[in-house]
Amino acid sequence: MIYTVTFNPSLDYVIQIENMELGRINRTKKENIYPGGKGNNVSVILSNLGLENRALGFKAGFTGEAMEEMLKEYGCQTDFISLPEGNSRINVKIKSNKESEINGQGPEISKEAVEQLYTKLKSLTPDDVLVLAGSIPDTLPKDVYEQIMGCLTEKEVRVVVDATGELLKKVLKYKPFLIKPNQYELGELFGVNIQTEEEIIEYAGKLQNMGAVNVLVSLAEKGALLLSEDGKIRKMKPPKGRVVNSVGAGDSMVAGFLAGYLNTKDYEKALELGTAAGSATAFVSWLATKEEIIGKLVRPASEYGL
Ligand SMILES: Nc1ncnc2c1ncn2[C@@H]1O[C@H](COP(=O)(O)OP(=O)(O)OP(=O)(O)O)[C@@H](O)[C@H]1O
Ligand SMILES: O=P(O)(O)OC[C@@]1(O)O[C@H](CO)[C@@H](O)[C@@H]1O
Repeated sequence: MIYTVTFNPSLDYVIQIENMELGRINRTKKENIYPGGKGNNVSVILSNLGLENRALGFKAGFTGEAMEEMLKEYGCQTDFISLPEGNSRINVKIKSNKESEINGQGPEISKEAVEQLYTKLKSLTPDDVLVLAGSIPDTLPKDVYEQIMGCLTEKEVRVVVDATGELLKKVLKYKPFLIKPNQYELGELFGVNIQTEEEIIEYAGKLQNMGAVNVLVSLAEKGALLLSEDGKIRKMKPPKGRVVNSVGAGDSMVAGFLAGYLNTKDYEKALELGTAAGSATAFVSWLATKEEIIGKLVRPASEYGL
């Protein structure tokens, strides 16, 4: 089973505004509400691709209930811990002349609630995969992903971490199966501004030396670069298309890569499916469907176990 954990999930309120102007009443042309948060998005894409998964994390209030119900409608299994106060956040995604986002703070998560999550994770086995994705609320310590991985070392669960800064750096010693920084996040980890392919390879290599088994660097319209455990460096250009929405492209890439790897055990195909899923999402209004992802693949879908 694949488990995703989203500490601070959301409802994503996606609105289209013709010419957004600050300091004015702006009226939308279109609006939609989706279940959001990085782990949840990974779950939705995994479900779209036919992989069984369970979304874990914390929910609060009516927004939390709606978020969980929507995830179920997408075919995800869910097992969120209910928080006694507050509401899961509503993140606003504005599509106008530019894309802008307003992400909420989210409810407070107590130590007891985090303990409840640990208890759930203790039942994982080496056959399971755990995806830790997204930011954590300010009220939690920056080592919470590290603590989770520390508890799981004996279990030999494969763990995917899609996070930034200290949250990511601190887990490397536990040898995460996959990490997926984007170009900016990779530079941020080392306090440098990465420009060239040589620099991407150099710094992704440092992350491998620090413990990451596979490092997938997403490069938006330039595709992605993978340093895999077999010592190979692979590059993948994205398919051509018009970008409609970049929210969730990175999460789709993580899910596509995981699906490709679990279905084929082939890193080349994992990278291809990851890139196809990322781009397919970027080219449509929200997370891509299986058909939309298949439409971006370089080989027949059956070669990826789809
Ligand atoms: N403009 C684009 N054109 C084509 N493909 C894209 C574009 N933007 C994103 N993608 C696809 O999605 C993948 C992930 O995108 P990106 O590098 O922007 O991840 P990210 O920064 O984690 O994204 P986000 O945080 O917005 O979800 C890319 O590797 C690529 O395959
Ligand atoms: O505030 P975080 O946890 O960094 O990001 C949350 C978020 O922006 O990430 C997803 C897209 O990747 C959205 O569904 C969600 O609203």
